Amino acid sequence: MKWSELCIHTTNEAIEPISNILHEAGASGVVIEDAEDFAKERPTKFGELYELDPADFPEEGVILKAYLPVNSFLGESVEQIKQAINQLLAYNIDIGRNFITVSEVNEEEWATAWKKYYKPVKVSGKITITPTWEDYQPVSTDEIIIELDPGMAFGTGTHPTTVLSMQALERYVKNKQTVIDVGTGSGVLSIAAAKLGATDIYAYDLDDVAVKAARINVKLNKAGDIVTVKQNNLLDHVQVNPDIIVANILAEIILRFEQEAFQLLKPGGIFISSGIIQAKKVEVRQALIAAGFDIIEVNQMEDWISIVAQKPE
Ligand SMILES: C[S@@+](CC[C@H](N)C(=O)[O-])C[C@H]1O[C@@H](n2cnc3c(N)ncnc32)[C@H](O)[C@@H]1O
Repeated sequence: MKWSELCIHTTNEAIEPISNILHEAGASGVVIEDAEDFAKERPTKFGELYELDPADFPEEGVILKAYLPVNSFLGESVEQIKQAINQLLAYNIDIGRNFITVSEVNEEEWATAWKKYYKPVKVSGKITITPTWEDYQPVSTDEIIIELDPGMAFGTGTHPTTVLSMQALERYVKNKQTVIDVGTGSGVLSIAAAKLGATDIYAYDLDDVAVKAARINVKLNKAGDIVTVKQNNLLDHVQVNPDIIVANILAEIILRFEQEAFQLLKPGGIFISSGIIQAKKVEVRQALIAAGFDIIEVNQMEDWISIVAQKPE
């Protein structure tokens, strides 16, 4: 199928309103190439992409790319998009150069375009995540490599909430332990637990797309024998008593099962919770204490919090 690629050179402040206009016009996905993203200083490689290619970014401003099917309405759609963008001036939104080009592309080209931005990333002291299509060579002998194809599931491994979870797993997982991963997404945390020495791992997700992606990634990383992937709501009907439970899920959801996590964990067991926004930190911390946990770590990356709690011996 043929698609039309619309390239709009604009400004940072116009990203959101123009993205809305493009979505309303029927665009399937918007790619943002922001000159500031390339120039941004990165204090550490943890959780960040590296080796960004300057050729993918504009020298200044922002380029938005959107994809519309080529059909007889295309001309009208493009005209409507142009008019709607010009109307933003009435709201004092700086639309910058507002230089618009339209070209034809093949479906395969744009469906896989995002892949070029997904590079190997060192997310913790030992763990590097690499997409399946990159030929990555380890830099040191104790480096742990996780190969991922996230597909449509959450979990490229580079999100701050995942990185915080993975760094905590690296500190707490010991050989031969049992780990439960609640909200496994692409399976990345279960695979990390397996590569860190756990030998009995249960990966649960409510979403069947995630379950499929996790199964593929677990196999890809040769962890199929020790990781059981299952569609499940939180810890419902789980009867395993783990050494560690990891859950990178929103605070509101953590607050639904912290008591169950406490019941299931072995004495001395660790509950790693992540995906918590600042505003929810105190509430989650208090709920964990009320359930019986001792708080042993509170960590932060960008605006995200992760709490590590322990069930007393
Ligand atoms: C933020 S993602 C984390 C993915 C992965 N663990 C990571 O760290 O990158 C949260 C995942 O939790 C899953 N989820 C949401 N509600 C759930 C529930 N009630 N039971 C199980 N999984 C759930 C979502 O489908 C999603 O895959």
